[in-house]
Amino acid sequence: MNVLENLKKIVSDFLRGKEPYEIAVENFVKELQKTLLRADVNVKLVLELTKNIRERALKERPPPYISKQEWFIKIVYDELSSLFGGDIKPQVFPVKTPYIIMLVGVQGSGKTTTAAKIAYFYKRYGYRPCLICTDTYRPAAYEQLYQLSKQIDVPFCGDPKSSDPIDIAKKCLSYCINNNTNIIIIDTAGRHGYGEEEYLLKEMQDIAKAVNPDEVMLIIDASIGQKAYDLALRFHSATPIGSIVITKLDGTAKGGGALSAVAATKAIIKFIGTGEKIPELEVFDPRRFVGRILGLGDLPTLIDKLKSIERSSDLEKRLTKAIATGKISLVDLYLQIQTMRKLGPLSKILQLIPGLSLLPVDDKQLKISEEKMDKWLAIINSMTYEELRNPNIIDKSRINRIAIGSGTTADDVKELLKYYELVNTMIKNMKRRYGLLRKLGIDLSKIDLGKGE
Ligand SMILES: Nc1nc2c(ncn2[C@@H]2O[C@H](COP(=O)(O)OP(=O)(O)OP(=O)(O)O)[C@@H](O)[C@H]2O)c(=O)[nH]1
Repeated sequence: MNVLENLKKIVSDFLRGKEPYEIAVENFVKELQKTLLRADVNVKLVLELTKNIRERALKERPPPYISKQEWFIKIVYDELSSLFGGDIKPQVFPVKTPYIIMLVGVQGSGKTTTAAKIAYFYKRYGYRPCLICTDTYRPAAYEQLYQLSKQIDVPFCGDPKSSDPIDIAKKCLSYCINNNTNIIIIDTAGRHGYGEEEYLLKEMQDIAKAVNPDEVMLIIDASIGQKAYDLALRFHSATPIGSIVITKLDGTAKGGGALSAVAATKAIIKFIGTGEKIPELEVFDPRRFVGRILGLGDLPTLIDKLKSIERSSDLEKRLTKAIATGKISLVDLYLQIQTMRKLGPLSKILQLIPGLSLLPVDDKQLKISEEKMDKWLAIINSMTYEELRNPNIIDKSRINRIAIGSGTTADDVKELLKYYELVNTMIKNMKRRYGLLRKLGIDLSKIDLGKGE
């Protein structure tokens, strides 16, 4: 992570730079390569990433209101996010309770600390965690987890006199369930009496058989860098690993290597450890992580624009579908108003859709003030799902309820509904004109209509 922090400077230098675009891109890519290699990211992954970035940078044209430089940063943001796992978001909250999590990993990876961190994390969300120590090889492990459990005030179970981890696991599991806890976290040994990893993996399998965990979590120390790839695969082939926690990202230059290596195995990184203290555990979200290392949080205008691009591409799909079918929903209208607030008039947004720039749009008729847009967004937010699907049912009493719910007046609600009718008529006309365009050789079926609602 420390090395990756360097990216913030590269981004801000790029955005302030005066060189021609192509040269600036080339310099950026070189610096990015150096930084990633120093963070121990695999060479092949780095080359693939920079190839994609270069290609997209030369091919893609930014949407209106976005400079070429800003669009380039968006490309880097996308590509780096997919290097670290893309849009995969871990399922953090258990689908059932009691939920049994078994932590595995090699010696010193941070398992015991992470067990307490996870217990504390779930406790903060109202769950009742319980900690179990099954490590019979490291004498201090029992005391360490016991002390941590006292610190966070969570029930704890273990047996320092026993040398049978399977027996401890079974007994303690009953103890936790009898104590009405609902997230049971089992810490296992990191080393084995016989010293070899295969014994450790065997013990892990035996405990798993005895307790039937809902999730096996592999704990990996970030400082092993790209070696994390092989480690994750080895553990996975012994027992299917449900998720991974990467610890000590705060203390190593190789964090980028460990994260990208694990992401390359397609395993899910659920948490990252960012310090020795109990609260220093975060849910891992690749996009948020990349946003932070690129310093996007320090560039609020850019992040705002990037968000509106994402929103507008969703809107593009919805509008294309609306024009094809001649119908627009209130949800589409909501997105349209939100996007207009950021990107400007509807005609500009329609220009983004292939073929549609040929259709005339009367912006004057559709112009609404920002104040009105805010009111209308609040009104749509106050509607029920049924009303959004079928606005025809919105009668007088519903209008009054929506007005109260959104802090507006009945007249405001009526005005929005009128506007909605106007847009619907416009979309119907567009459908007709679009039919004409098709006759002129522009084929609507070639346009991706998206999934819609
Ligand atoms: N800086 C930092 N240190 C951490 C983090 N997680 C754990 N540690 C430290 O790493 C060291 C080892 O952690 P343990 O929790 O004892 O490791 P373990 O995997 O249980 O060790 P074994 O029982 O031998 O397998 C301790 O000094 C922890 O404080 C982290 O996210 N950041």
